[in-house]
Amino acid sequence: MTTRTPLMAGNWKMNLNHLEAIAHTQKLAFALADKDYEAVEVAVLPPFTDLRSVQTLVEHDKLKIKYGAQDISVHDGGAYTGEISGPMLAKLRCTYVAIGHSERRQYHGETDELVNAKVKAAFKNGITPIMCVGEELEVRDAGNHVTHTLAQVEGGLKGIPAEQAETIVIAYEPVWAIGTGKVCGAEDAQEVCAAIRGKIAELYSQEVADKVRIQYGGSVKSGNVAEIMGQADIDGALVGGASLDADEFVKIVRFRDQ
Ligand SMILES: O=C(CO)COP(=O)(O)O
Repeated sequence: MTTRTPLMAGNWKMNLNHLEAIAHTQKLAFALADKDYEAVEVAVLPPFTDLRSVQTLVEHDKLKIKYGAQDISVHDGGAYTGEISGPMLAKLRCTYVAIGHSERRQYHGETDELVNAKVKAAFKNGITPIMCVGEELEVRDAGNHVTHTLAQVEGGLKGIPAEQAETIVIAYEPVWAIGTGKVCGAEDAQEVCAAIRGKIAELYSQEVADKVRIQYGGSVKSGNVAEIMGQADIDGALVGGASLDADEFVKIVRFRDQ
C-alpha cells in the first residue's frame, strides 16, 4: 500500500483580488511551519488575475505553498476570447488546475467530454489536474450517487494513460454539500471515495489506484476535517469558503491537531 501525502487545497472561487491574494498568501505562509509541509501538501487555487502575484510571492520568498488555477482551456492558443491556456498556466508554474468543478458543470455546461479534454490539456502542459466529480441532491436521494460519480470519473479519464492517471487528483464534491454547510457524513464520503479508487483499479490497476489522491470537498471546516481525513480513501480536502479565512485554513491543514 502506497502512502499518499494528503493534499489540502483552497479553492478561492471568485474571491480575493490580487492585492488580497498577496496578503492572504502571506498570512498562510507566516502561520505554516516546516512540519506542516512535511505532513501535508498545501495548495491554493486563486482566480486567474491573482496567479502572477501569487507566483511572484511564492518564488521570491521561497514559500512551500503550491498554487494552481481553477480552469484551463482545451486549446493551447488562438482566437478563444476569455480563455486561459495550458501554456500560459505552465509559464506561471502552476502545479495544479481544478477541472470540472460542479460550478463549471452547472453554470457553464461543462460535460464529461469537455472535462476529459481539459484533463488532457493539463497533462500536455505538465500541470496536475484536480478533477472534480460528485452528484446533485436528486441523484443521491435516488440512491444513484456511486454510479453517477463513477461515470464522471470514467468519462474524465478516457484515453488518459496509466503514467498520467496515477498522478491525477480526484475531488469528490457532492453538489448538495458545497457551500451549504451540509457536510457529507464521513462514512458516506468514504463510500464514494472507495468506489472511485475501485473504478481506477478496474480501469488501470490496483497499483495506479493506490497512488491516486482522492479529496473530499463540500463544507469542510476545522471542526469536521479530522473525521473526514480519518477515512481510508480520503487523501485531502478541496476547501471552498473556509479557505478564505487564513486561520481556519491553517487549522484544516493541521487536521491531526483537531
Ligand atoms: O466547492 C468546493 C471546493 O471546490 C467546496 O466549497 P465549500 O467548502 O464552500 O462548501
